[in-house]
Amino acid sequence: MSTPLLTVDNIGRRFGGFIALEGVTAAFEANKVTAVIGPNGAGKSTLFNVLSGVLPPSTGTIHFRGQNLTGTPQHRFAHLGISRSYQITNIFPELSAHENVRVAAQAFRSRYNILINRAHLGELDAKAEAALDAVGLAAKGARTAKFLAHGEQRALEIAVALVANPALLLLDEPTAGMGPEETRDMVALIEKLARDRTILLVEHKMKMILGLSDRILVLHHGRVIADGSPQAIQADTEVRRVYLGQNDGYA
Ligand SMILES: Nc1ncnc2c1ncn2[C@@H]1O[C@H](COP(=O)(O)OP(=O)(O)OP(=O)(O)O)[C@@H](O)[C@H]1O
Repeated sequence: MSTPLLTVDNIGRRFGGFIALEGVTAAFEANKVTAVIGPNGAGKSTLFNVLSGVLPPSTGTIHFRGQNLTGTPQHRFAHLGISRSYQITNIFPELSAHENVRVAAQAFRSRYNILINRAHLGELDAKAEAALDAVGLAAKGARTAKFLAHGEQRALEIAVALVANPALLLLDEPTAGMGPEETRDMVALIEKLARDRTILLVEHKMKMILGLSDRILVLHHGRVIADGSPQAIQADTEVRRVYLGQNDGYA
């Protein structure tokens, strides 16, 4: 196995006396798609929050490209190469698609560049256009975000995450609320993005996960109960008992 892009070692997270994550240890190789699955409340979003710097872990360490991220403030994560999308669409509805991505590009840049000159503005536009193009929205840049279809809004959210050119992209339920056609488009987009970046996604649609993922990590009550190939996870009796048997999308 090559050097992992990301390693998490004994990650735990408490909320008061409640243990949401415990003893999570895993290494993630570059340019692979890993799905994180598990029943409601298993700790999937908490893991994503920890991996994206939204929440500090209560225990354990995270290394990204060999660097220990312990104590790193959230805004540094994007600069280090880790970006995420959220479960709930997280865009400015009154701005155009282009403006949404441009604002993100500006925010990414301006923390370290207070003075933005005309050349930089052109660069921001170019970055926004490239990100829209990467998610198939090049022709929809002028459209007000709230008038985009649901699937297009989710793709726009990914474009926002892409302006930082992340090596690691965390996608929290990217197909939530989508029908079969939009789901197919999103799968095609994730496959395309995965060619040159590492993707972790939380998803509930099992057929999609089994087709898309190189690896599946299963959480239950905050612990990893299985971690392996889609075939191994499908055959795992414990996973079937706690999750797959009750998941409609699996049938
Ligand atoms: N900020 C918080 N304060 C207290 N408890 C929390 C907090 N965030 C999450 N929890 C609890 O931690 C547990 C794990 O929640 P989490 O959202 O990570 O689960 P999940 O696997 O993403 O669930 P779902 O599939 O429903 O989104 C849940 O019991 C939840 O109530």
